[in-house]
Amino acid sequence: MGSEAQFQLPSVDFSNLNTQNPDQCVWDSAKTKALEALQLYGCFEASFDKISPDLQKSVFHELGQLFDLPLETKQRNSSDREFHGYIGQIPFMPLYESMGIDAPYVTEKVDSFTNLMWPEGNPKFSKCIQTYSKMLWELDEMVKTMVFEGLNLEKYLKEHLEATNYHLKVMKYRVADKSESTMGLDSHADTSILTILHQNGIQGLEIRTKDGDWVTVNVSPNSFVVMAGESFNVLSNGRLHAPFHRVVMNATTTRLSVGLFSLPKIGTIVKPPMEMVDVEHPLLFKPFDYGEFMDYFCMAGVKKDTYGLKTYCGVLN
Ligand SMILES: O=C(O)CCC(=O)C(=O)O
Ligand SMILES: [Fe+2]
Repeated sequence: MGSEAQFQLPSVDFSNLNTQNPDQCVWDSAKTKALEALQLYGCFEASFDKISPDLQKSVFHELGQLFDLPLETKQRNSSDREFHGYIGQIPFMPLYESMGIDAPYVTEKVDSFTNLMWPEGNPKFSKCIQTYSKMLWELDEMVKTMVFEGLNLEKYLKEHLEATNYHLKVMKYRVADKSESTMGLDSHADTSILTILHQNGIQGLEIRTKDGDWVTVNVSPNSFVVMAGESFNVLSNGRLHAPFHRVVMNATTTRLSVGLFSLPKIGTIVKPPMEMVDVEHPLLFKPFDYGEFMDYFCMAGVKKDTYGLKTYCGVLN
């Protein structure tokens, strides 16, 4: 299937919402839209004016500077967790580079990343990334609150949020040479609970619909893409869809993007609440630990276009 099809993701406005005392009517309508989109497409577009266009501009300006650092410097971003440190110079994915920061709303965490990159310090970078991440985190919690309410799982929300870790991944896709493939990042589904993606205005994200068609996601300026990962698919016992997606670089300028990934804390067992299981929705997954799953994922690898978690803990395997 081609990726030319005109396609527009549903869009949800979070601008005047908060979890404390929302306008109930506006909240409920956003909730319905968000949940429906996550069930149907596994993602939607979010507008959230708390992250102002100026802040977005600063974020991508700072990220441009970061990726312009020498390779040896960027490689100082190491991690004992797979996929959380510097990734790049991969022969089958030559356009792609990424770096990661755990708990990116914590000053010390961002400061220590910043000091690795700029030993002389770079308070502007640190402040900008931390402020931005805090707001993305707020958006993540609003979406999860809506999903838990919508699925009548409110009583599990607090416990769920406390059992979540956050990781910020910053990415760069360079323009492909004439002789190179334009595939920036190959097809995959995220293993996260939720991923919030943001780009510097350069398109490239494609998702595979449930019908199997690849469609380009034309993200509106100043908007975010909120996407369910496989862990949310497990938690909801299959109700939320975790879409396969990829990045194709037809653009003629560098694409920068950011993803805030929420991940189950290692050592907590993830399983759907009993309310998610009934005659019409038989249990689809065995309980799993994210750390053990990641060990398996890294050892065994996952075949293209298959779901890692489904393979690992799907009941029907
Ligand atoms: O760059 C993007 O927009 C997508 C990145 C992505 O899918 C990922 O890091 O898992
Ligand atoms: Fe992804």
